Amino acid sequence: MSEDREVVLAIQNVIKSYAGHTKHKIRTKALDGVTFHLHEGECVGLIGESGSGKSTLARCILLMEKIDAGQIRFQGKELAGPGKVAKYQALEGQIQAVFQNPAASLNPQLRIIDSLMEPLDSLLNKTPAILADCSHDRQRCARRLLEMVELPVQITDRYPHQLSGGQKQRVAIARAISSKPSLIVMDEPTSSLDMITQAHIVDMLSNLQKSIGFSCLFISHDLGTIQHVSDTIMVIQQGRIIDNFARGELFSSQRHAYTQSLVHRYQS
Ligand SMILES: Nc1ncnc2c1ncn2[C@@H]1O[C@H](COP(=O)(O)OP(=O)(O)OP(=O)(O)O)[C@@H](O)[C@H]1O
Repeated sequence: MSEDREVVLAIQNVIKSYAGHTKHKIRTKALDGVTFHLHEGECVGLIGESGSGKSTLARCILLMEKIDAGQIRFQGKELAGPGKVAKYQALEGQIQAVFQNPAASLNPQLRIIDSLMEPLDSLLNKTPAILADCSHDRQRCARRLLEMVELPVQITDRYPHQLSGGQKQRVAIARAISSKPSLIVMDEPTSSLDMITQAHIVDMLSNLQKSIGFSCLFISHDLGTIQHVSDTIMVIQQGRIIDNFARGELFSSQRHAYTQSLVHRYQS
């Protein structure tokens, strides 16, 4: 089905290595020829063991790291190639991110309204359609965004330390959706939260993804979460995508042996 939709993100044979710290200076190949397409409105889940390259891939897409070889294209335009990287600001909020630690992604000195409105403040007059009817009223935009992530509107004047971990992550999600991005990269967005908060936030993310229609790369260790939010699931091992399938096929006996070992560990 996704094959009929427009390709939003095209990752072609991406290689990324890091300098080694051992005496032999052997480089770590964090990404070793990663290739995949992410389509409009699609959520692709990425699973793999610790150190398999998940966050490196996220950082390369978010232009926080340069790639050594290959190409990253976004909406048909080259974002990154060897020694070449676009300016994140030039994307005008079209690629956003939600990270594992919400405390680290909110500036402790800023009131919630100011953190929340950062992307929109930098977009100046380009108010996205989801906020079109409150474009000239900053307070109203902030309240609308807070409602979308099911937070009480009274928190606009609070500081991050006055919020729970789950509330902070909801603010980070509200900020990410504020510019109506085409793509959100979510790197373990619920891992730092307790089980009940995780379940609420995963449900909310899944609903927002469908209602707003952004594409999503969702990274998680938790196979249950991945199965809940993703249309397609990719498995990464030592920097290579070794399995790629529709979400209903995660527990199939046809899966790659490595995927089956991850499933087995998850179930035991
Ligand atoms: N800045 C860096 N310098 C050197 N090596 C790095 C750096 N960042 C990542 N690596 C290495 O690259 C490999 C992939 O790391 P990465 O953080 O992408 O894995 P991951 O799958 O996200 O792991 P986790 O699930 O634990 O977050 C690892 O071997 C890691 O040690």
